[in-house]
Amino acid sequence: MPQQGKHVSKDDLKREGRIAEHLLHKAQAENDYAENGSASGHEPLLQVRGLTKHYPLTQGVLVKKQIGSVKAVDGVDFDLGQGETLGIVGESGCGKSTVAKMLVNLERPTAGVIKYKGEDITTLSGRALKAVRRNIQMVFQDPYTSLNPRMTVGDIIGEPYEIHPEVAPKGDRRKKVQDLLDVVGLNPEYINRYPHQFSGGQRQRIGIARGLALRPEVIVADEPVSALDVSVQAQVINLLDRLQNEFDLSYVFIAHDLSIVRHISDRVGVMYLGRIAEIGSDAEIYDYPTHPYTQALLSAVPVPDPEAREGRERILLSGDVPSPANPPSGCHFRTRCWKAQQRCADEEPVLAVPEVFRGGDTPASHPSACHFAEV
Ligand SMILES: Nc1ncnc2c1ncn2[C@@H]1O[C@H](COP(=O)(O)OP(=O)(O)OP(=O)(O)O)[C@@H](O)[C@H]1O
Repeated sequence: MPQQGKHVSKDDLKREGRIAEHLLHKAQAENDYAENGSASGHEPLLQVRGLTKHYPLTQGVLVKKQIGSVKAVDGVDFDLGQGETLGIVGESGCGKSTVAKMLVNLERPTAGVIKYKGEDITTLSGRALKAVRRNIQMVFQDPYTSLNPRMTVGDIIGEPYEIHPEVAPKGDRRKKVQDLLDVVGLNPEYINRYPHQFSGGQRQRIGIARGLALRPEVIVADEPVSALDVSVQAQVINLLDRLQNEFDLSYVFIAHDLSIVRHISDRVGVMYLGRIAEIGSDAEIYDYPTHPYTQALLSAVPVPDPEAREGRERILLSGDVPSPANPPSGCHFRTRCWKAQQRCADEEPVLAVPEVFRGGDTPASHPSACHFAEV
């Protein structure tokens, strides 16, 4: 809280507003929970528990022998509510894309469950799987390589209708694709053009239109703006924001940078070496991070306000991210953590509200996988 007599900056006021809003939401969610048994009054759209993907590491050319495994994702838990945006953030190689691929069934998990409206979709096959896949679509990172250069924009956006003809009979498809072009802010007359005739931002709009073609409920966006110029990033994020309201979409939005997901996310999960280190509402994560890794990431985010910048301590992490083929025992982050003690090597911290913050009505009481969590 800003103290009396102390200069109160605009950032302080914004922060106070966010915290008040957060406490109000939390109280409402707790009420809903008491009345309905779930935080939003509804079952989450997606419930991910213990999600794991280990890729086998093999040796030998003719006879392949497994000599270990790459633990790309190593027990990830999160929920996604209706109409919500969950940002997932972490450094390159921490397993974000592998989580995304498992959500849309491009990869099969080694273990764990992904429940969509209460049903585990990791065990589905055939017609049931096809029906679920229609509702969870992906937008890819690189609009330069994810669009087939030999197909027209109309064919690219309309391609999902080949697999799900029930959504758009052949005679309706051209009109539907033109409507989609219009919805994402492109001229419907461009339907016969090829991807190379568009800029990066326009290509990502084409990718988004394709993701929308089957009218999904969930969109998994894997670094959708990382390959774009900074000036275009905000336009694409605004478009996703608008589409969310228009089509009642829920997003899993993956990024490597905390500042990108801030504007769009209701909640944020921070990943490190295959696991979620900390997860909470945006006010909880940005204003009250309790995991040392989140604190280090946030200390590197540029702050426009010179006053706020002055009192800020930059945390420099030493060393590189260890190999997911041989992660450290206990806490995966301990080899780069300034707080690490023997307990961190012996005991894997669970992702839960840390004991010190349990029962307290503070934004610090959100799940954090650290034995020594503190604000
Ligand atoms: N098919 C595969 N076989 C073996 N290892 C893989 C495979 N796919 C990914 N990995 C490894 O799994 C780890 C996680 O990869 P992933 O692409 O999910 O990370 P990421 O956080 O999305 O990184 P980036 O932002 O660079 O895409 C990496 O070490 C990667 O090399």
